[in-house]
Amino acid sequence: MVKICCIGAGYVGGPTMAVIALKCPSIEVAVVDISITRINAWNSDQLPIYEPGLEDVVKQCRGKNLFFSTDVEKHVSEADIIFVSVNTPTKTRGLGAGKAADLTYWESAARMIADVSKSNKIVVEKSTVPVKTAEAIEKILTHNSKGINFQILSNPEFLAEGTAIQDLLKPDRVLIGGRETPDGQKAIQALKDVYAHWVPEDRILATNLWSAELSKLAANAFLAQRISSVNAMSALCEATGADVTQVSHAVGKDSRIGPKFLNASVGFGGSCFQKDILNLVYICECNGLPEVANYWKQVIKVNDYQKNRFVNRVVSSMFNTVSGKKIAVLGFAFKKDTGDTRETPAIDVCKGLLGDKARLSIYDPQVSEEQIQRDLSMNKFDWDHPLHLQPLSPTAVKQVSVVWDAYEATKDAHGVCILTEWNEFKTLDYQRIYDNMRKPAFVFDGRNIVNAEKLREIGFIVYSIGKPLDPWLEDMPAVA
Ligand SMILES: NC(=O)C1=CN([C@@H]2O[C@H](COP(=O)(O)OP(=O)(O)OC[C@H]3O[C@@H](n4cnc5c(N)ncnc54)[C@H](O)[C@@H]3O)[C@@H](O)[C@H]2O)C=CC1
Ligand SMILES: O=C(O)[C@H]1O[C@H](OP(=O)(O)OP(=O)(O)OC[C@H]2O[C@@H](n3ccc(=O)[nH]c3=O)[C@H](O)[C@@H]2O)[C@H](O)[C@@H](O)[C@@H]1O
Repeated sequence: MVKICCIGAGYVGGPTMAVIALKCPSIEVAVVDISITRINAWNSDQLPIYEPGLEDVVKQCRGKNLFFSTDVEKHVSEADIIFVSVNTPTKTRGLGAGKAADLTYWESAARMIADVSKSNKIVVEKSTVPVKTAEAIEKILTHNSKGINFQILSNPEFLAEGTAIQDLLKPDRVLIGGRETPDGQKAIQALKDVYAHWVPEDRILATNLWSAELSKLAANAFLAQRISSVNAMSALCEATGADVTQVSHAVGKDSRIGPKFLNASVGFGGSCFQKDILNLVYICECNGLPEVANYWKQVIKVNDYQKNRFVNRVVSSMFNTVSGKKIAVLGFAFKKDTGDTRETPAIDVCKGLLGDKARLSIYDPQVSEEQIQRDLSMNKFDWDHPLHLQPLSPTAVKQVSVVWDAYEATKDAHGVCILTEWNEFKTLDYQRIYDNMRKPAFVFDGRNIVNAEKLREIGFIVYSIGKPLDPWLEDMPAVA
């Protein structure tokens, strides 16, 4: 029986290995992590991450050919194929701080693999890493190899949170990079054989190591760039009376452009887009390509601009001050169908509103109060001005309450900000919400999910990203 071990039981390691176990009953899969809490949760009825369909897959395989364990060394030493799916966040101090990927966790995993291995292994980079990481890993492993043969493969993951199971079951492609030596090609084939259990052969792409590593960063940069492009257009739409939904639709009908990923929003979030673009920027700078670095940096700058623009719009619409006013925030996760708040635009928007002394009442169906308070009290690393941003003052944090119902959040509020596109926000009883709010009652739709015309008929003043302005807002000062 082939044995797989995955180091890192997070958003990628957990779902990816659960699907491998489901589709490959002949393979034993162990997912290991240093976090006891995470592993306990994976072994319980309350999984550590919320992901539609995940619970069902885990329940089918757990205890049969899928195991979650903190005994990292045992499972690593027994495995034939080791996936490394540890976190690779942006460095916050030292060389490359604010841009480069922090490979501390990766390096410590690699050293541990070298220490405990007694047989030949295929080591698979699942984490997103800078180009040429495989070379560094190879050096760590071979310098400590005691005669063991290690083959390094790059097999980046393209799943998106909220649709992870579907993405894993029907991937657009599986990418495997490896050495162009006979041993490297054999390793690629061994990993291909795993995916071939359910992925059509023409969707499994084999490349060299560096192409696979760079393709992952490139894919995220291209995706984020589409959102910044459409968000930049949304500002122009508001200034000209065009409607960004119509523009996206018309542009996306061109088969060379395509319709997906063109939804204007309050800004993209999530643990990877910003981190991976910063990483790309750093690699470009290190390779003497400042023009290329600046090109990609702009994608993040437009995203920051979009979040600021939203906050400015809220404040300027409400007579240029939100001081002491209650603002309901609907949605805190970085997108719907996940409880993940990493780099969510809600953090920046809430901090902006708190900076103007608003009182916030936040509701998200999947994010706990503890998580929201933690996110809002954390200091954000500003990659342009590392020393400029201070953590929120304790008084500002006290201006935040977290509630478990959209009606409770909006009661007596002066305004509502929709920051995550949860389906339930589309079908709320907005008449009831309006009746219980202060007047004039504002809705700022950061996801374009409500029917603005219907809400206006109720009496709301509605701002939708990139849409012709509410006549009421046209008279308000312009937003930079
Ligand atoms: N979250 C996502 O949707 C996607 C993430 N990625 C990439 O996958 C990688 C992992 O991301 P996530 O799963 O979101 O991270 P995560 O933070 O949810 O999970 C990483 C896990 O690794 C564990 N870990 C760290 N060092 C360890 C060690 N030495 N031994 C054992 N366990 C260790 C941590 O305790 C943690 O549970 C990152 O490189 C990320 O860029 C790629 C595609 C999608
Ligand atoms: O490397 C990663 O971590 C992953 O990053 C993204 O996945 P994810 O961040 O989970 O979610 P997305 O659906 O890409 O959404 C990212 C952000 O963009 C926003 N978005 C997305 C699409 C859109 O049209 N408009 C828009 O504002 C979302 O609301 C969200 O805040 C990529 O889609 C995955 O392919 C990749 O594997």
